[in-house]
Amino acid sequence: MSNRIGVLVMSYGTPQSMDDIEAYYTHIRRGHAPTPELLEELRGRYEAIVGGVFPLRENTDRQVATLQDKLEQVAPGRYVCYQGLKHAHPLIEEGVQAMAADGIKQAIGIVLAPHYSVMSVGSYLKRAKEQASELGIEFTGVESYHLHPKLVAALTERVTDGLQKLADTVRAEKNHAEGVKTKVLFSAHSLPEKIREMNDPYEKQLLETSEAVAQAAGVKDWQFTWQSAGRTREPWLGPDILETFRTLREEGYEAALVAPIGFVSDHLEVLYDLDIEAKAFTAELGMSMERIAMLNSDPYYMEALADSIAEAAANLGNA
Ligand SMILES: CC1=C(CCC(=O)O)c2cc3nc(cc4[nH]c(cc5[nH]c(cc1n2)c(C)c5CCC(=O)O)c(CCC(=O)O)c4C)C(CCC(=O)O)=C3C
Ligand SMILES: [Fe+2]
Repeated sequence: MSNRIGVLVMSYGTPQSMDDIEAYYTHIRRGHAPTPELLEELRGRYEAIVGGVFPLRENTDRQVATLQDKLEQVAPGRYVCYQGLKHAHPLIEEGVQAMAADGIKQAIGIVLAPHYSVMSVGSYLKRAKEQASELGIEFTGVESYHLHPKLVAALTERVTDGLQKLADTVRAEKNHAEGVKTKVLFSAHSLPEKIREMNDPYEKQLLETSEAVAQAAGVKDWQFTWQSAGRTREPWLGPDILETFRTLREEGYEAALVAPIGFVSDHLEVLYDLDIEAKAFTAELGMSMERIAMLNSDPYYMEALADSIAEAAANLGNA
């Protein structure tokens, strides 16, 4: 029996190794193995970004450890963090089982993704809640923290730094920086269009974060766009970022700063889809492009998580 509160820190999960990619992809596809073409395509993208440990694994491990330290500072001995991944080990259910084995009776779930969608955060929380209830653990979840002032501050700092970096790149690539039409593009993972019929808050929350960060950074010329749509036949939310770059070029834009606010870590969608794929695409269009640094274990981000956890703790009964 433990009177500490368990904190289940949830993230998407990434393969353990190159040989594990097929099992990982099969899990994402709810048990349906990918075709050889799809598998090769995904393997190629990982090969381009992985130099040993898969970056998302390293980043998630460090985020969980840093959050534990932060919680220890603000409330010594009160919280103990566990990791739970959507598509890799330790799975969400395994994280909850680890809590039960340690005698944890009350738990809070939080996802390393600031915006709520029933298809993303909603499904993480549902799995955690079900396992907790089976094991007799009282559970409450943090649904979103997309307007937390410290999250907004951390992103604002990165947009400001990113614009500086972009200006340097523009100067190097075009020999001038004056009068170069520049757009700030906020982006997030696309989802199937059907979320619109579900009244899902995902789009609205993403726009709210974009608006808050643009305002705090003093950015007037910005827009939101989707990225990394799935390879399925159903329609996904658009426009896709590559299409957006093409439109911007037609409108006379020569430079763009990408701010992937729907993600918090360096991983495939950032290191491949933006840094390799989008970068090559913009180069071909003759546009300069940079992206903001990801939050990873940023101290402000860790504080935003710790605050959200402390707030959620108020929903738990007195143990
Ligand atoms: C909303 C959302 C987030 C952000 C919120 C959150 O973080 O939860 C996110 C993050 C991530 N998605 C990731 C990886 C993948 N997602 C895929 C496929 C899919 N993603 C979806 C949604 C999301 N995904 C959906 C609806 C699918 C279709 C299949 C399904 O209905 O589930 C596929 C299959 C191939 C492909 O389509 O590319 C892969 C490999 C990685 C890990 C990267 C790494 O390992 O470095 C991360 C952080
Ligand atoms: Fe995904």
